[in-house]
Amino acid sequence: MSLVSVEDARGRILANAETIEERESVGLADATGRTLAEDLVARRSQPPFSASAMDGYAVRASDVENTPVELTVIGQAPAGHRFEGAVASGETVRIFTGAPLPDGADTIVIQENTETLGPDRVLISQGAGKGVYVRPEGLDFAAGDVVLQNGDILDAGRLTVAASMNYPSLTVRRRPHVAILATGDELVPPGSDPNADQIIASNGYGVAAIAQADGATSLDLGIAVDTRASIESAIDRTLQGGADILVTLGGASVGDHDLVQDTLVARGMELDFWQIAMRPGKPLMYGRLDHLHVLGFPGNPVSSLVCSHLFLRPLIARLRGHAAPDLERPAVLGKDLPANDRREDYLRSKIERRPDGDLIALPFDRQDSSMTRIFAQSDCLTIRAPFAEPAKKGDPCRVILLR
Ligand SMILES: Nc1nc2c(c(=O)[nH]1)N[C@H]1C(S)=C(S)[C@@H](COP(=O)(O)OP(=O)(O)OC[C@H]3O[C@@H](n4cnc5c(N)ncnc54)[C@H](O)[C@@H]3O)O[C@H]1N2
Ligand code: MOO
Repeated sequence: MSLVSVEDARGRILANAETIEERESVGLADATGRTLAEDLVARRSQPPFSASAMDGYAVRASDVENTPVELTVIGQAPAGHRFEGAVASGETVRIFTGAPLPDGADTIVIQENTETLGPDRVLISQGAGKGVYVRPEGLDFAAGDVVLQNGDILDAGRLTVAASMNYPSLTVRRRPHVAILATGDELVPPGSDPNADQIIASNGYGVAAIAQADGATSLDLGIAVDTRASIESAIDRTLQGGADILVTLGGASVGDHDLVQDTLVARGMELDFWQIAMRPGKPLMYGRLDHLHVLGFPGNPVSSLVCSHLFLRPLIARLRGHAAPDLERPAVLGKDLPANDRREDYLRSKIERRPDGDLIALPFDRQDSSMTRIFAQSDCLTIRAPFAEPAKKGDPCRVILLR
């Protein structure tokens, strides 16, 4: 049986994935990580006036060419309070950082280079060239400048500049919505009192965390038992809930109780592919049900988490209009590895950083796809190509960073 390669699988998932163009308005405090859906034009200049960059005295540079020199202090200008008069020759205004430069003055002498002689007299001990410590109006940006672009992801710097441009809220793209359905008669939610044959459903929490960290929302559809009716009811809820992506967990393999694919196809899903040359994650399924992208992940917890990194994350990025996150890094094997078979292997591994900066990948000895504890201890996945030859400690390799 031929299995789809990891690269082909990703290509097919992304082939028809369109950027979500719907927009919404969010307050700045809730906009972290969102994608700007408009060019952002400065509504004012910053600073909106020529401003002092230091605490000191606003002077005329020509008055302080030869120092020491005494000047008359005619007033003061704290931040937020402009001095209303003008500075004439022989005069100065006591000024503080952020205050508007008074008319007539063109330079700031920092207070460390002055000595107070009386309530209205100051000695300038060291002069300053014209314009020193003056921030000209519009130094940061000028009204009308296009400072941020449609498609920018809102991070600390971009949120700060948006606030300075006087935007209390921003128009952003709607987040992709990911609905997550666990399937299996054996599953009960965390905190339950399971019977002797049951286990705790865990995968969905990790998949949701991965989706949320990449800017999607997640909707927990709960647990469907292994009947068509139960899975159908969850599909109905997904379609009503307006999800963009449905992730199913489990029921993806070849067993008599693996009903997810058949039920989805009976409901109109167009199956794109099923089963890929990958370990863990072989039974991966992908299809479209109207606008919905359906990712059928294997039930083994590690398989579904690895599939989330390799397939869900690029799909979310594409729906957000971004490039897929580039998580692969060059590393060096910290131990010998045997030859690989036809499935591309993603080995749960620790990472050590050598003093020269090289990353050393140390795959765990046991790689069973049910082992959540080892996944939780892993820093990366070490990639082994299909049919890779035996590898030696010290050989170069590629890893996907998990944290
Ligand atoms: N004859 C074959 N059997 C299997 C094959 C195969 O090719 N031929 N593939 C194996 C591989 S590889 C995987 S991976 C699994 C995937 O099977 P399913 O996707 O059908 O998953 P389930 O059987 O439903 O569950 C597998 C395992 O994971 C546990 N599980 C399921 N859901 C959850 C959850 N939400 N939280 C925690 N644990 C979960 C479930 O109890 C099972 O132990 O198939 C192999 N079989
Ligand atoms: O592909 Mo399964 O995910 O090896 O355990």
